[in-house]
Amino acid sequence: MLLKTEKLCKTFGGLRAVNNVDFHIDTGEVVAIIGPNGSGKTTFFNVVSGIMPATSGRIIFKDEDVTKVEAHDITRRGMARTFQNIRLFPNLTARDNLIVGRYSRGRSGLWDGLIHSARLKEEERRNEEMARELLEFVGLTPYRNLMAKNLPYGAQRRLEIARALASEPELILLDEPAAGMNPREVDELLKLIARLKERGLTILLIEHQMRLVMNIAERVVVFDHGEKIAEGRPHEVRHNPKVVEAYIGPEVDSLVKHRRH
Ligand SMILES: Nc1ncnc2c1ncn2[C@@H]1O[C@H](COP(=O)(O)OP(=O)(O)OP(=O)(O)O)[C@@H](O)[C@H]1O
Repeated sequence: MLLKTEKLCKTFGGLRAVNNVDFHIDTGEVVAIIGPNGSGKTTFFNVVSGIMPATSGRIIFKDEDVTKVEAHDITRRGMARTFQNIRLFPNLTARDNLIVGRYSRGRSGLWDGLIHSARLKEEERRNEEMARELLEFVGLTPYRNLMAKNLPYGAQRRLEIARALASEPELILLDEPAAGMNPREVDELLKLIARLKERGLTILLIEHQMRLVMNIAERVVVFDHGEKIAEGRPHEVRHNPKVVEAYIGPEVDSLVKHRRH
């Protein structure tokens, strides 16, 4: 088991945004979290990735209790994430966005910087190499010297995934990666996620677009009002009465809210 939560809770005042969630994901799995708007999915990501402290419960990552570990340390331990809204550095080039993403992995300290040591030069060379490889991997080589803000929307989202990969994660959390994408961009994203899996990554995603979920997820976990109300294979889950009720209707597909950001 790569990641596990035990009775995880996050409250905001009187609101139980995440309520007693027992969750796990195994190495190599692709798991999707679905649920109506406001059901606690992003808050779950925020707590698991160390951005927000848990109110109670435990988070175990690679057999270690990381419940109180901070976000940068979680990244260093091998978990990376993307956000619902694009968080690139708009005025940096595609390439430089990746080099910045590499920062958490850096070994050279201030002293190295001052004397521009061989170690730092070696690290710079490796960062260049990594940026080249990641841009190639996500199909953005032609855009490498363009500022992030000038990239087409789908390309910006792929660059975010590449930036998360720059920290060399074992587990990647993707928060609505297809939000705002057109069908062609969603197809490209599907292919990219399949290649992430081939690369050996474990993938946990929040997604509203059922086409993507049905195509890529091996297991689906359903949240409602902060609680995990169902889980199973995609086709089992969509017919689960509790899930249908959470979405208030007979067809999950047609009723899942598809928001554009
Ligand atoms: N920082 C915060 N402070 C107070 N309340 C918050 C905070 N973050 C989230 N919430 C509340 O927690 C609940 C869960 O929100 P969350 O964003 O986790 O849901 P979600 O399932 O990701 O929704 P969506 O699909 O709309 O992104 C909501 O009622 C939301 O208003």
